Amino acid sequence: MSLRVKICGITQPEQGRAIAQLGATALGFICAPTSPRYVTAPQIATIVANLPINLETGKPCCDRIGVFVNADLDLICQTVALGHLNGVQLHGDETPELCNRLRQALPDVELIKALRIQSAIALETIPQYQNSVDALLLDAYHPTLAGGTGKTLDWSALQQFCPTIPWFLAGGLTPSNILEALACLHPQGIDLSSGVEISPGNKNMNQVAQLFDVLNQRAASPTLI
Ligand SMILES: O=C(O)c1ccccc1N[C@@H]1O[C@H](COP(=O)(O)O)[C@@H](O)[C@H]1O
Repeated sequence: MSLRVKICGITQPEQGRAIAQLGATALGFICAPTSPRYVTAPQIATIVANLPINLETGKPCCDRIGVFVNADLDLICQTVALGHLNGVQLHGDETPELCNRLRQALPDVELIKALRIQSAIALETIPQYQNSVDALLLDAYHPTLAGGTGKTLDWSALQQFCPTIPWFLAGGLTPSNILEALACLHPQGIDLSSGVEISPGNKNMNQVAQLFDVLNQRAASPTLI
């Protein structure tokens, strides 16, 4: 299966469309009001309505993932419906029980549980989530910010990481370090936000294009580092 590429923190319809056309398999929308990348459900709906359509499915050509931090289940469900999302990323301290309740409420929506890795102990919680979500996402820990920090994980310490469900690597990824990260680790997906930005929520389209150039070269020549 080819690598999933999620570009997160989309706030502008033209940028969302252009990033989808460059090859992103998913766009992420920050639904946490404290983030400088926060977008409301109507704003998400406007961005999604502007995405290219897959002619076979009649649906937007890439996944639309809402990123929530300790949000209420009803708010998540409302945002999914209003924003036409097909995925939810839980980036706070959501319990496996909350994930199970969301799974029941949103059976057709992809659930991704993000874990902010401060030490190896954080990885010990993973078995509790593996039956409740579709995928995991590993992000770097920051004492005051929930995400979008630009901090990288210690990739070498994760070399044995091999959960039973697919996972995304996040945290400080850029067009310059992505090949090194993918030489160390073998996630099913990658997630970039501040590493392809001019300022929070305003993507640097040159950096996004550079990212896809690097990834396309790697796909054509897998031994490239
Ligand atoms: O980007 C944000 O502002 C944000 C806020 C709250 C939770 C998650 C957030 N972003 C997520 O952070 C990671 C990595 O970001 P970066 O590449 O290090 O800038 C990514 O998964 C975003 O979805």
